[in-house]
Amino acid sequence: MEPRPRCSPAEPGRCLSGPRASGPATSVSRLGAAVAELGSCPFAVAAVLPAGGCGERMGVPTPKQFCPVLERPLISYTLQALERVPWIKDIVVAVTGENMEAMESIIRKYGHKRISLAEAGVTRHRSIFNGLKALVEHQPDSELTKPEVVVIHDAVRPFVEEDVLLRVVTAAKEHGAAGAIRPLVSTVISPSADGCLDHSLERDKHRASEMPQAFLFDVIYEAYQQCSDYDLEFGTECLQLALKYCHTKAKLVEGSPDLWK
Ligand SMILES: Nc1ccn([C@@H]2O[C@H](COP(=O)(O)OP(=O)(O)OP(=O)(O)O)[C@@H](O)[C@H]2O)c(=O)n1
Ligand SMILES: O=P(O)(O)OC[C@@H](O)[C@@H](O)[C@@H](O)CO
Repeated sequence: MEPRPRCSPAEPGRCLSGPRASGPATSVSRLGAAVAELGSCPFAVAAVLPAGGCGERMGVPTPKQFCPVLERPLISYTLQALERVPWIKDIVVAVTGENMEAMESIIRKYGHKRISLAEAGVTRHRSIFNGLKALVEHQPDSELTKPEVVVIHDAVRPFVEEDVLLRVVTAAKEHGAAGAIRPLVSTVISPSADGCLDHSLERDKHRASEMPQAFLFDVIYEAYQQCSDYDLEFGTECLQLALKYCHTKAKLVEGSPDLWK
């Protein structure tokens, strides 16, 4: 096996060896290039931001999405990042009933536009499903319309750039689903019932699934409508729902290092 080229300290940048998803991090399709050039998209795009978490693993009283960063709630940065993208027509944020007023106050205080609110669910999948429903179950005073492509992005991931949104949206238009991925930093292992190592996965053959993801709306809405209660309760991967319930294999696109949550 060819020795892997190593990046020496004198050569900044990342090793380009190893399997890569489609295209380098900066490449977009011709459609993507046209959208970037025009600042408009030939098909309707909306975004759903699940923001109904309680920060259980983080273990702080304030849910992550509302934690202040430089005296401004984290979610406001995420909204700003999406609002910078002119071809995302509507942004639906799923928040719990108890956080609805706080969210409305943030929208007013920071002048966020194109934002609609939906009720979060007890799990992330249920929150996303509620956000999708808001785009098709028109309330009397709602101006929301069903998009052709919908972006799903965690509200707690503020550093999302137009480039990666463009790549997942144009890939989803072509393939039905698309998601950002990143190389694994740690090796993934599978423990046995007795708490010992059962086996480990080959790190180079696996990737971390990140956000944003994008879907043809009909694909992901159908997937959620078919979704089992078990998947709604315990699932963590929207791409898997598209595969399992709509036989749609997501296109994987390289994400940038700052897509963390
Ligand atoms: N019932 C839930 C649970 C999570 N989320 C959202 O899904 C995203 C990713 O979830 P996660 O990082 O797990 O958030 P929390 O569960 O809130 O935090 P923690 O990881 O600390 O448990 C977050 O934007 C979170 O607000 C949601 O909309 N509805
Ligand atoms: O389990 P959590 O709700 O924190 O994370 C949900 C998603 O962000 C996570 O599953 C990604 O890997 C994308 O699918």
